Amino acid sequence: MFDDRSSLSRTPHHAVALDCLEAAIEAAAPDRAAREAVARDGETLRVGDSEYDLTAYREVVVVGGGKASVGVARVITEVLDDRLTGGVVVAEHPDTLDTVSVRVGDHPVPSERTVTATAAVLETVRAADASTLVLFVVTGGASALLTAPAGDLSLADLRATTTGLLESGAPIEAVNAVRKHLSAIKGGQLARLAAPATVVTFALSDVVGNDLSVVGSGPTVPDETTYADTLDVLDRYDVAVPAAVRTHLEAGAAGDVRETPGVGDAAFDRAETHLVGTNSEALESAAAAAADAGYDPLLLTSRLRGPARHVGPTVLSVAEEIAATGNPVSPPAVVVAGGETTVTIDGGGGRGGPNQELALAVALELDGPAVFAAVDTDGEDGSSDAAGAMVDSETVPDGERRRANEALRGHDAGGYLDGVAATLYTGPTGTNVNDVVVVVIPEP
Ligand SMILES: O=C(O)[C@H](O)CO
Repeated sequence: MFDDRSSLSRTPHHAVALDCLEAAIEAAAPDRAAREAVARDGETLRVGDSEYDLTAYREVVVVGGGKASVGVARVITEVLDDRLTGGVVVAEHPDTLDTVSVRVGDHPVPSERTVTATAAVLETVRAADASTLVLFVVTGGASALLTAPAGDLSLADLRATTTGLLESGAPIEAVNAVRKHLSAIKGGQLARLAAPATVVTFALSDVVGNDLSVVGSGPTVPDETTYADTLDVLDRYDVAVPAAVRTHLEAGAAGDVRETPGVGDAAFDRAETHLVGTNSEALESAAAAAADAGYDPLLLTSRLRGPARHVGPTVLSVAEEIAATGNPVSPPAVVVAGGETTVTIDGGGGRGGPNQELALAVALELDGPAVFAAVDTDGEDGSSDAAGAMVDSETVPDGERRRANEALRGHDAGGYLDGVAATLYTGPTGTNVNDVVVVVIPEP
């Protein structure tokens, strides 16, 4: 899985770290997750605990978007091959599916082709009526890959706002509150457009805590955020936006633009959402891989969040406690954690992403035989093409501390870590359930 640009596994402990990460990413494969959630028995479609009578529908379409949308959609097309009448999903890379067209968009900042691809999704949804079953796939990255500017807003307005939000360090809930209110598809609006069709959503979550209204900005899920909230977000995180964006949000807050549909709105009368894959499942597989290798696993949390450079040393402190006291697990042990940390670009800005920043912050403090690795399960950490990094006590030798510190401060963790062969590369993995961190703690 890790290609030859990745740091080589130097000791059995490095090899265990890589095995755990690999197990996590494999468990999160969208087709694997979807296969567990979807089944067909004649004219009955089963998704999780729900059943849908296919004879009730004349048309069955698949629409959606996100980095892992094709993997989920593929399973649906296989299960419903004789019943599907069409559909469109928007992904980051070209691919093909039977009956459903795969359009390519851009992430994390939307582009012209993203808007064109999303228009095809909207066209399919607008054509739906009460006799249509709309199977909607949403996975991480959908907020960028499904882009339809609201009202008179332009793509340039959305691009500038997206960049400002992503660099502000605001949590994804706040980022998506704003994106929902600048969009004609997010925040439940796709369900509103599809009504009275039945809408069944398949969500693969890359959001800490799996709030379905946040995953891909919840196009088919009730939205409890408001225009007024979005103005608070811009103020709190000091995000500068184009004048047209502020005007639109202020008009919404004044009640002059229709609010996104919330809980109880008729848009959701015939909409159901199923969570088909999560970060926790990936972490459980990583922990199982550690146990198979003879290490005592500690699945710490699937809710890591906060600034990457602070979170890394906090996870390390748990590993230090284990090494020193055997509490709460005895070495050899592996700490497994997941979630999504943030980087606030406050000047500087080189190569890297949260996982590389987290790993470099750890490397600066790591003293002892532990091995620490962190990756984004989609294979693309932040805006870099590395998945993450694996570090140990030799990653930052004494003579290099100043250079490593400067790289961390200047958001060039990738630059430093690449130079010492500590970055990990997988290429795009086709899935996206957030970040996974492992710390291997050898026997004393
Ligand atoms: O697309 C998005 O909004 C993020 O990946 C969270 O799902």
